[in-house]
Order: sequence, then structure tokens, then C-alpha cells
Amino acid sequence: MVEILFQSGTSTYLILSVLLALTVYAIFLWLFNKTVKNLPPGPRDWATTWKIMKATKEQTMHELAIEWARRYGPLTFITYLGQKILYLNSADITRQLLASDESKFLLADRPEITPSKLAAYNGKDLVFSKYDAIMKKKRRLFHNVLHLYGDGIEKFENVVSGEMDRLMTELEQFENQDIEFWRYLARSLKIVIYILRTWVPDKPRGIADLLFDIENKPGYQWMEEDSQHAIAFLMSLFWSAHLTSRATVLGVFLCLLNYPAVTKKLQEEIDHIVGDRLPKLEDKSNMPYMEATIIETLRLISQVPACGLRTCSENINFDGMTIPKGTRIMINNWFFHHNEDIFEDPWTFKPERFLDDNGGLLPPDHPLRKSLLPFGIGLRSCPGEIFARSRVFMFVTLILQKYDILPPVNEKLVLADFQANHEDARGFIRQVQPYKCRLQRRQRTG
Ligand code: HEM
Repeated sequence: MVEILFQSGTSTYLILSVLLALTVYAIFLWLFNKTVKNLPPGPRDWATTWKIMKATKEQTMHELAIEWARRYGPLTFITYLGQKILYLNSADITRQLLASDESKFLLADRPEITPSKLAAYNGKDLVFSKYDAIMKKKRRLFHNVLHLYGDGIEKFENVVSGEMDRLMTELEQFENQDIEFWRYLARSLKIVIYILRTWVPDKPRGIADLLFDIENKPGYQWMEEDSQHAIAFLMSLFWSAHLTSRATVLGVFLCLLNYPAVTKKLQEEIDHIVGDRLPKLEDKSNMPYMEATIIETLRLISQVPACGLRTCSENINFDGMTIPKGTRIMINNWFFHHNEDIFEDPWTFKPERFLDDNGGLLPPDHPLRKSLLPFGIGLRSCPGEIFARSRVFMFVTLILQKYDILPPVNEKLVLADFQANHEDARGFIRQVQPYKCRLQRRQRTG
């Protein structure tokens, strides 16, 4: 009896606590909406909180954000459990806020959320750290490490072609069979990053050595005082590079498998420009169809759907509205990359949309290209963009030079449907669901 009384007392206590918490939250919301004037538009009703909870659980927040973008226009402001969040629903508004001199420094920090604290090694990594003097140096260091400029390009080509030789030999034994091609690609991508991390011209030592060397230079004492900086640097380099590139390379081959006419056009371009020799990065500028294919893949799969999580370090007055200090900023590229008002038939893979009437690549300032921001923008935009694009170019060119990519014989073809909320695709960096295909050695004529 006492037990029952105790249990019912506990549940009454629980119900009362929940009711109290909800009342406090309602008062907070009401006060906030009353005191902060001129907030950007967005839903302010109770149902929004439940909708967000449900979408968070089902990992469909990007879909809810689309619903709001359609209703509220370029900006959607919401409050969720005390947190202020602003979605930027067009590339143009994102540019105006994140890249303009008036606000870019006020929007250069990432918010402190639990996963970021863990991944950030107490704010010492490359992705989540505050944008301060040390962070600026780390971004510069990042470019040195990649060695992608000057002589680095040649080195990069050698590293990729070396790894591709290994991959091709590995693939030979599976020709004309249904294989999980994505597995081999994913492993190759990791290997390419690893090799670059250990490559120093004429000095066979690793990137860790490079970081330790830098510690002794003036202005880099913080590296020596705290070894976590070097560890966090290496970790963020590996993860920020790997998951994004994996989704892109696996995604491009899934598209090619589903759109054989695109594959054929790419092969014609490769045969014409590269022929039988090894491809070089400088070929890229003579291969508009390949460039358009890579851009279209980045648009279609948009693997970082609410990219560029930032926080607002001061109140910002923007276009007659107030963006309050502490607001989390999300670039809603999942919406604007698939907005049918900008991209006709947005869920279809159509590289041609980025070509002009003569087959040339549309210039970067063309409205269609300006509507894309797969690598973010502003002070925290992706520093690996050139590296990523170069890698996809080398992978696709080398493989299509040698192989036709055909559907599997014994299984159904996995569709290039990036709208599907498949459980393997979910996550902050969306992945491509596993697929099988057949590689058939090309019979080239002429
Ligand atoms: C197709 C592949 C890739 C995509 C789509 C991509 C996308 C992004 C995006 C959207 C951001 C956030 C940008 C922002 O806040 O405005 C980012 C940040 C970052 N990316 Fe990438 N990325 C890719 C490949 C890479 C590669 C290959 C590397 C490294 C070699 C890399 C390193 C980083 C780093 C270090 C950051 C954090 C920068 C900062 O916070 O200052 N990414 N990336």
C-alpha cells in the first residue's frame, strides 16, 4: 500500500514538474517575443516545438525547414527550448549575412553544442573552434599542410594516380561481377588522405612532424604549450575531409549508374581531352561536362544539408530586422539547392543545366551557379574545397577512362533518389545508401 502511495506520489510530482516547466517555457517564449522587436519571420506557435521534437527524432529537420522556407521566405526565425535559430533560405541572403563586411565577423563562430565540444577537443580543432587569432593561423596552416598550391598539385596527382593504380589492380579481379563498388571507393579515399598526411617533398616524414616544427616558430607557442592543438588539428582534418568526400564520390557514381547517357558523354569528353594518358588537374578547365557533372552532384546530394552552423556574437540589424545575439545560424542549402523556382526539375541529375548553348561551363557569377553554396561561405567556408573538387575529378576521370559502370545483374538497382530518408543516409553529413554495380572494361574504338 505504502509502495502504491509512494508511486502515485512520484507520478503526481512528475506531472506537476512537467507542467511547471511548460508554464515557465511558455512565459519565457511570450516575454521573448514581446521584448525583442522586429524579429525575422517564422512560426511562433506551440505546435512548432512538438514538430521540431518529432523531426529531430526522425532526423527530418531539413524537411521541416523546407516547409518553413516556403511559408516565410528567405529567413525563418524560430525559438526551440530557449534556443534562437535562424535559417537562411537563399544563397543570396546567406552571402549578404555571412560574407559582408558588416556582419561576417559577428557570424564567424560556431555554437557550443555537446557533440561539437566533444569533437572539438575543448575548442582546439579546425571546425568548431572560435574564430580568433589562433583559428586564423590554423586555417593558414591547413593550406600549407595540403600543399595544394604550387608544386603541391603535381604531388597530389601522383598520390591519387598511385592509389588509383592500386585500386584498379584490386578491381580487375571483380570485373563483370556485381560488387559493392562503394566499399572500394570509400577505402581508397581514406588512403589518399592518409598518404597526403605523411608526404613531405624530399623529406620522408609526417604531418605531425610539420606541426611540431611549426611550434618553434614565433607566434605558434600555443601549439607547444598544449599538444591537444596538434591532435585536434589532425582529427578534424581527417573527419571533415573524409565523410564529405566519401558522400560526393559515392554519390557521383550512383548518379552515373542511374544516368548512363551522362556517363557516355563524360567518356566522350575524357577520350577527346585525356585519351590514354594519365589525367592531369589542368585538364579540368578543358572538360566543361565533367565540371558541370561535379557541380550538379554537389547540388543534388547536398551532403551537408544545414551547412555552416554559426552563432551570432552580437545583435545584428539586418534589413529592418533584429537577429539577436546568441542566435544559431543554419544555411538551409537543402532547400535552395532543390528549389524548383531556381532549378527546374530539381531532383533530376542534369549536368547540362550548368552548361551554356555552346557546351561551355556557365561562369561562376551566373545566377544558377551563384545559387549554390555546397562549401559554405565567409570566414568559416570550407578550406578543403579545391582539394575536394580535384579529388572527385581525378577519381571519376580515371575510373571512366577504363570502365563502363553498369547496373548489377542479380539485384535491383539502387536509385539515385537523394530525397529518400534512408537510414544509411541520415546524419549531419548525409551519406549515400550502399549500392552494387558491375564494372566492365571499356572496348574503345579509334
Ligand atoms: C565535397 C566535399 C566537401 C564538402 C561538400 C564540404 C563542405 C563543407 C561545409 C559546408 C563546411 C562548413 C562551411 C561554413 O561554415 O560556411 C565545411 C567546413 C570545413 N571543411 Fe569541408 N567539405 C568538403 C571537403 C573537405 C575536405 C576534403 C577537407 C579537408 C581536406 C575539408 C575541410 C573542412 C574544414 C577544416 C572545415 C571547417 C572550416 C572552419 O570551420 O573554419 N572539407 N566543409
